[in-house]
Amino acid sequence: MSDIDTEAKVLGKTTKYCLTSTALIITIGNKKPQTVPLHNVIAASYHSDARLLKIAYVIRLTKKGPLHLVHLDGQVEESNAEAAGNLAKTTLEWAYKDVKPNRRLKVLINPHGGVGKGVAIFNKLVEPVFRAAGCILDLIHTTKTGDAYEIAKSLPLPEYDALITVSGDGLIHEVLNGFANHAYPRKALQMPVAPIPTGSGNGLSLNLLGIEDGFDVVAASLNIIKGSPMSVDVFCFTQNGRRTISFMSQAVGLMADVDLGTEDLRWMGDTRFMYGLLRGLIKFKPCNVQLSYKAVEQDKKKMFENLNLRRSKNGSVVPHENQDDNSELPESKIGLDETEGWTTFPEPLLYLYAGKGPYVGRDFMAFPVSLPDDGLIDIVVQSTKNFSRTDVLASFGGAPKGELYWNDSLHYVKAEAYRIKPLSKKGYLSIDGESYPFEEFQVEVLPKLATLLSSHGYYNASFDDATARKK
Ligand SMILES: Nc1ncnc2c1ncn2[C@@H]1O[C@H](COP(=O)(O)OP(=O)(O)OP(=O)(O)O)[C@@H](O)[C@H]1O
Repeated sequence: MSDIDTEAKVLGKTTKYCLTSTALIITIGNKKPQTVPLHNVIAASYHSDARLLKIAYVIRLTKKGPLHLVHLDGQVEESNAEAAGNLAKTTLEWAYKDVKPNRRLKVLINPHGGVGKGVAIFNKLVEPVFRAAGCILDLIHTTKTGDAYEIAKSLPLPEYDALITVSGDGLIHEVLNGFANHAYPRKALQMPVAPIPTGSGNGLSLNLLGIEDGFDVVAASLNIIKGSPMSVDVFCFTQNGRRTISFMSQAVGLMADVDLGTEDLRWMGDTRFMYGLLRGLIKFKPCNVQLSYKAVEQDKKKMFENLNLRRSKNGSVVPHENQDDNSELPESKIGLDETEGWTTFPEPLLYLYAGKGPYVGRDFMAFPVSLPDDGLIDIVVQSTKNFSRTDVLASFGGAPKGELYWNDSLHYVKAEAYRIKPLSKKGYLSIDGESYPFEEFQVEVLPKLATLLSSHGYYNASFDDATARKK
């Protein structure tokens, strides 16, 4: 591919455009050339009647700042008209090389997610990006808990390319459960889902976009426009004979108190989780439950090596697999009374955290070696044996980078399934951040059942050798 060039006047300044196979390089007047990766270009067109070259892209204005939408309209001289038309056409083609342009999006906005700014953020920062990219939007504001579930349950699947939530992880939980109860559940769960992070924790967004972009709503919009479908495992959570889909995490003990015990402090944003942790540590109460699991791997070094192996395999791209369209959801493979191959955890535990996707919040990479589709659930168990309040506080400094993983008192297990039996009446149980009865339950992995949009094809979290070398 050879480079394609043209020239136009932007606000009276001569502007040079050079299209390479990976980027559009734009030089306005005497300014430094700006390199816009083709992934960030969302629209390009040439309007011959007005001789206008229109380019839209998202770019950082400062090195670590958020992404911003830029519309660049250039007036083209007669002599450059053909080159400008050619540049616009080829830019658009290359910018959408692997994805369908003009996606049709069902967008669910929770006006009360996080600190309640979802609507304003969507109108100001997100909708203009979708419109610039020519997406076709069908917007709904949720009015109460359960709306998103009902909408997903009866979604006319052929009408949309993706379902978008403007909220936190709670809305995703509802959507996936709505899909699981759709007339065509497998097909519904193939509908790509992606979040615009306006909730408190925004764990899924952090996992898809990474720590730098996880709270950036324009980066999330770009992922929705350009991301590819990625199959992911989800979990079947069974309690009192009822099956629920969990996509991110289950927590009991300290970590559930941190999440659910701080609901009244939503105004704090995600600072409420740190506050909750400190409050929970003052009590430092073991959680009275019996935990058993069907383990597949418990060797931390091996799990870390597997993560690296996977990353090194051509960017760890996880292909999207089409499942049987009209079939039902898979049956549970693991009986509720099965005991063969199961282990009961022998020590008192401060908390159990189990799930998929490295981050559960900005301050906590709970499952650093999690893989989107290994068919396993990562279980973290913090024993209170030989572990004090001071140890928790000291170790939480490294929590955003997943450093807790290497603590000897932290048990890390990859399992096919696990079970919790409460031994007391009172306690919190958090499923994907939502409150569930503190009663006996079992969790089993349902491999590659759901579909997310990802620009990377893997979880974008760096759990690097630096933490391993400390060992
Ligand atoms: N209009 C509404 N009014 C009140 N609650 C709503 C409304 N729409 C949805 N909900 C409920 O709000 C709850 C919280 O939403 P969500 O989890 O998405 O945000 P969050 O809790 O702020 O974020 P996170 O889960 O990332 O911490 C969900 O249970 C959802 O069902």
